[in-house]
Amino acid sequence: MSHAWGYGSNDGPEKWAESFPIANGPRQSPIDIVPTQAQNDPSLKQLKLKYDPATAKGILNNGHSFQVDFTDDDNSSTLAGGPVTGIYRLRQFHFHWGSSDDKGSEHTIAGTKFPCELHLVHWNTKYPSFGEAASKPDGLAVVGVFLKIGSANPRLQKVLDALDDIRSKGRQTTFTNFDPKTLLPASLDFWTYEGSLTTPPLLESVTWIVLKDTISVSPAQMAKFRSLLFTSEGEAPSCMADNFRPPQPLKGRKVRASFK
Ligand SMILES: CCOC(=O)CCc1ccc(S(N)(=O)=O)cc1
Ligand SMILES: [Zn+2]
Repeated sequence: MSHAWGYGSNDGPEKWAESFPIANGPRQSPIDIVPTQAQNDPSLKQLKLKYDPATAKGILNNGHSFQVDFTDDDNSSTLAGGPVTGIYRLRQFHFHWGSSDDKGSEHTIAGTKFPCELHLVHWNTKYPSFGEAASKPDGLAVVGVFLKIGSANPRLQKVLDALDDIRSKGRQTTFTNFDPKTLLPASLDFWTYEGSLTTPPLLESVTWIVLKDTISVSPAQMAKFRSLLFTSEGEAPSCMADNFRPPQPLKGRKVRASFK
């Protein structure tokens, strides 16, 4: 049975627990990160990100966001170090954003919301597939990057230019020769905590790695995100925006910092 979900008043985050009771679980995401309450952990290793541009495959409007998919049948694009043990393969990246610049991120920093948040999704190669890994407590690692309003970010432009071809739900097109490392800030300082997927099925399988530093995005570039549609061709159009889940209860979890 398909559990249709979205971000509206009838199918949004406040309703998800009806079909996905784990929505009220002990390690749900996102959270509000309070820097003064995060503890520096000197045992955290440096984040090691190795991405091969040739693994970029396509870009898809999935009706909730858009994602850039990567071939993940070998260790060409991986995450290691940081808070994780072993090697995690890059699967996809996507974004969450607001209908106005005062909201849009999923994680918040001491209550501060950003207009957009990038998620780079990786799965633990100790498991045979993404689907298998997604059901394990150490199965996924997602790097979160906040976008802050400022000058136009030229590194976003190739992604944003592709959106014209995937305006409606279900549209996809090829997207090749792209290095997601170009989307990252100079510093890889991070906060980390044990959490979940922020959309259904809300599986509690994610080690979150949220970068402290932001990347820039211009108001015009934000308008491009908002040019997408939640809806398929032929349906009454609904602008894709406010596709973020609000922060969830910490329930005793510790947030660690890789920096002082
Ligand atoms: C097992 C099937 O599960 C999926 O397809 C999950 C896809 C999915 C990947 C990442 C995220 S996020 N926003 O937490 O980075 C949410 C959902
Ligand atoms: Zn996400």
